Amino acid sequence: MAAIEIDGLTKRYGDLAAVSDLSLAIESGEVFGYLGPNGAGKTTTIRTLLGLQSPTAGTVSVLGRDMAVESQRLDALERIGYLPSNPRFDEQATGREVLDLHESVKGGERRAELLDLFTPPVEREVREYSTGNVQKLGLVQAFMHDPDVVVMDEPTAGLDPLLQERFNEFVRDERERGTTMLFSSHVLSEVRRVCDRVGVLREGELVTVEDVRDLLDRSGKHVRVRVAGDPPAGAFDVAGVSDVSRWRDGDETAFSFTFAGDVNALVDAFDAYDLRELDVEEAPLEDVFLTFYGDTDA
Ligand SMILES: Nc1ncnc2c1ncn2[C@@H]1O[C@H](COP(=O)(O)OP(=O)(O)OP(=O)(O)O)[C@@H](O)[C@H]1O
Repeated sequence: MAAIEIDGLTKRYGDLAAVSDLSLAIESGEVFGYLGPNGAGKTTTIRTLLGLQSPTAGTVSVLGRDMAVESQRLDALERIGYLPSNPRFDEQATGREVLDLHESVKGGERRAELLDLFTPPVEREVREYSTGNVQKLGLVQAFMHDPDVVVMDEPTAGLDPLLQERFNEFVRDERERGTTMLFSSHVLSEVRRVCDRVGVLREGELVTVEDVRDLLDRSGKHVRVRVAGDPPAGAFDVAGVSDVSRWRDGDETAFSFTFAGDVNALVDAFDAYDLRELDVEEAPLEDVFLTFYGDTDA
């Protein structure tokens, strides 16, 4: 059984269809990245799927509970963690009081462990918190009752790079525990590190759902190689090479290209030259997603 099942979900605001006829199943234990540029409909999907606003059409079930039926929804929510975008807490309360309240409603068996990890300043009042500290408190409350499903809306917004990396590691560990996670992002490079699959949303429509691995395989590698002498422009012209640039660098020649072919063929081509430097890295997901986003700013 899928942990989250969305079927024909549409949410309209007046004339605007923020989400149109969206169907998606997220398997138990899966980490799913929900990608789209600003205004694509990510938050609308998330809020509607949690029953925080009612759909115009379609159904959502989480952990087998129909989220349109209040008793089933409440039952499901006990086992769901939620980190909204720009989480808001009682400004007058301390972080500790916020978490105490959450614990009294949903439980808090993992509170201490999560506080060690994300370290929000719990003795201070929330109104003194920086954006990053609010986000840290939000992460603790989202996971502290040990939910089976966690839905996060732009969870790394406001976190510094060190904390983003800590969050990534945490998500990988959570995945090992079998927690199902859906999180939205418009930072494409972050999803590759932690997600199994990604869904790409554009103007309220799901353009594609893909395995991250397939996406990366299809996008190929960026190769930079520097060799002695002056080989011709077609020196590494094997199947799968594209976007070749070549420039002279003293008595050496540098090439850069994208490669999505058989790596053995490329190694054979290298064999004919005296390599001085070789650099191979994943092509940025941004390149891949341009196909879906066209010329938007995503
Ligand atoms: N309450 C509302 N009333 C009217 N329009 C809304 C409302 N909430 C969202 N919208 C519109 O619906 C569309 C989708 O918005 P949504 O917030 O879901 O996008 P998003 O992908 O989460 O964007 P972002 O990355 O900027 O958070 C946008 O055009 C937005 O202006």
